[in-house]
Amino acid sequence: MIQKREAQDLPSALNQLHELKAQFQGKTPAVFLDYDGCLTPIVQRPEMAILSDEMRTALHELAAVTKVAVVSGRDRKNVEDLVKLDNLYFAGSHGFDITGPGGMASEPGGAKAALPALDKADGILQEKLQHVAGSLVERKRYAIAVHFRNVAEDQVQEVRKAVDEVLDAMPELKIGYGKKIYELKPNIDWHKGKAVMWLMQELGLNDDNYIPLYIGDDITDEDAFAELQGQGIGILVGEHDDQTAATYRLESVEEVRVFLQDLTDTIKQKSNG
Ligand SMILES: O=P(O)(O)OC[C@H]1O[C@H](O[C@H]2O[C@H](CO)[C@@H](O)[C@H](O)[C@H]2O)[C@H](O)[C@@H](O)[C@@H]1O
Repeated sequence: MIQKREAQDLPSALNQLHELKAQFQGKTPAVFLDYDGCLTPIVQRPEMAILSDEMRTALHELAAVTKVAVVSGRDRKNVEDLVKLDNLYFAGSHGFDITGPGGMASEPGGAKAALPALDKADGILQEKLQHVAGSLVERKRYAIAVHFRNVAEDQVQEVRKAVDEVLDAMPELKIGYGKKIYELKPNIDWHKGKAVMWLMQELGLNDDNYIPLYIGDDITDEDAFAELQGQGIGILVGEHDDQTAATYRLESVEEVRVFLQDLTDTIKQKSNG
């Protein structure tokens, strides 16, 4: 059974570094990272979430010593363009669309059949919401995020109504939640947690040498935290509206960067004997 706790009750990954690393049991962590709210702070609009040079350097150095994947709700190509590193793996649209070094490319969740429904839903939502000031319909290959961060509070219900109307007419799609967004996703049992386990298998990491470690900040990251309970480490950044299946926490994007740098040093020391 999945154990859940309040975010505030989790120990800090930085304050409890020694205890956290003891859980590696001599294995190397394979590192899976969310993008928004984890590698970049949450900002008013998606295109404003720019990766800092310092975080890019931390990711590049970590990927030189272990496997690193960004597992995002964003469109895969979009998050690749934001990160701009070719030694990482990228899982976009919540894990439906995966690429990696050496031309690796796969769509393991089997979402292709949902593309016509996503195209249709995108068109309907663009039209229905064009008069709702501040709303934004963000199309990803295998998901649509309907943003209401910049919508007046008394109009958010209108956004939700439009989303529900589309979903009622399209059984191929289901709703997902995030920070000030409603998401329309393929109605398939696939999520970030399954994408992480798929990558572990595909990259040959399911052995005594590697342990999965996942860092994320949002509701969709809970699928990964739940999947890793008992077989890996989940770290929540900040908090969201619900309890969490993560076992440690970090307070901010800056703490994520410091933690990643420490991981790189730890892995380097281990390989130097
Ligand atoms: O899984 P992630 O990489 O964390 O992606 C989740 C969603 O992130 C983006 O939206 C969120 O970040 C925006 C920029 O900070 C913010 O304005 C928005 O309110 C947040 O929900 C992205 O735009 C979505 O497509 C992702 O699903």
